[in-house]
Amino acid sequence: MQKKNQFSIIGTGAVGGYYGGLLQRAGFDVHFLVRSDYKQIKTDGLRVDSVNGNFTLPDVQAYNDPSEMPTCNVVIVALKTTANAALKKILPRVVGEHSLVLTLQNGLGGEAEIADIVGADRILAGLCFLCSNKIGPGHISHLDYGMITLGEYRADGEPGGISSRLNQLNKDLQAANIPTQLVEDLALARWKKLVWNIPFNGMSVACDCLTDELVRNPEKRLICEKLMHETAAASNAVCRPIEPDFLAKMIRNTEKMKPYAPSMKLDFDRGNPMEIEAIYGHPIRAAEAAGVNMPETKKLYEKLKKLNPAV
Ligand SMILES: NC(=O)C1=CN([C@@H]2O[C@H](COP(=O)(O)OP(=O)(O)OC[C@H]3O[C@@H](n4cnc5c(N)ncnc54)[C@H](OP(=O)(O)O)[C@@H]3O)[C@@H](O)[C@H]2O)C=CC1
Ligand SMILES: CC(C)(CO)C(=O)C(=O)O
Repeated sequence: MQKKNQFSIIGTGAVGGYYGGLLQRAGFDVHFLVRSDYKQIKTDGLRVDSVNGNFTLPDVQAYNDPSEMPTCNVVIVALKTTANAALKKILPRVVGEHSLVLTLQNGLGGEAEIADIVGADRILAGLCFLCSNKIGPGHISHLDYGMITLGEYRADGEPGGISSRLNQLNKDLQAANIPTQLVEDLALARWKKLVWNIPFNGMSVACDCLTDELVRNPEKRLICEKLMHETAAASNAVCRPIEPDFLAKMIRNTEKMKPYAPSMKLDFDRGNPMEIEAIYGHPIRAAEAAGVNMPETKKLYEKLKKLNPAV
């Protein structure tokens, strides 16, 4: 029988705490790297309030020093991209010869940063369609959704296909009740997610509103649609085309969503740094390198940089 994968969670926040918690609940051996709430989690464990049912894990294997963590088969990166400078110290201590690294971060550029530290051939990515927040020390609130779209990373941006290691990881996540889907073309999946994140994350901050207002108000909706079209054109140039009806589908889905504060709006409202480079800077630069300008996106990028709290 195949040995069960062992997981380390780098960043026990909304995403790492939620998915890591589900993996531990399902019986996997999970090791959590924790920062500000280390003492609390060491003593009281993790609490997850979830639309799918609340649970607590009174005993979790928590660490505040990565060099004390075991090298696990799967290392899950769940820091905000704004904290990625820390990965240079963390990853060499937790990634072993045979470890895979699964990054669950938003936006573009994260895999390349990780590849510079641990090599490209061990990297998988998961795009999370999840609404989760860390609301207190060791306390996660999962509000909605949860699907992870999983793919193989390739440094040349070509489709990585569905490998056996991706299938194995998929089985483990599903065994933990995590909904997943596999994609052959991770780069295209990232651009498709940006078709939503580029308009709605930044516009919710710039206009200080939730998603419902962005699709209801004709002027704001028009800007969102322009941003979506620019993102699709960039995908076409940098990567591969996005099917034509996808943009309209994203608008329709957003119309049906409960009024929602995207992660960037939550960060802004809390005075935390926003993931502006991952969601705007990298895509704009990738598009420019492929000969495509994103003028509306650039305008929003410049506005967001001014609004970003000094760190
Ligand atoms: N939340 C969501 O629903 C979704 C999030 N995402 C993406 O997932 C990624 C993670 O976001 P999210 O979980 O929301 O962010 P959170 O801020 O909730 O979690 C990040 C965690 O990383 C910890 N951390 C930061 N630096 C270090 C460090 N040097 N050592 C150890 N721990 C550290 C933070 O610790 P501390 O608690 O001390 O600050 C925090 O708990 C982002 O890229 C985000 O865009 C994508 C889709 C949905
Ligand atoms: C898709 C969504 C809205 C939640 O997963 C997101 O990516 C975000 O809030 O940044």
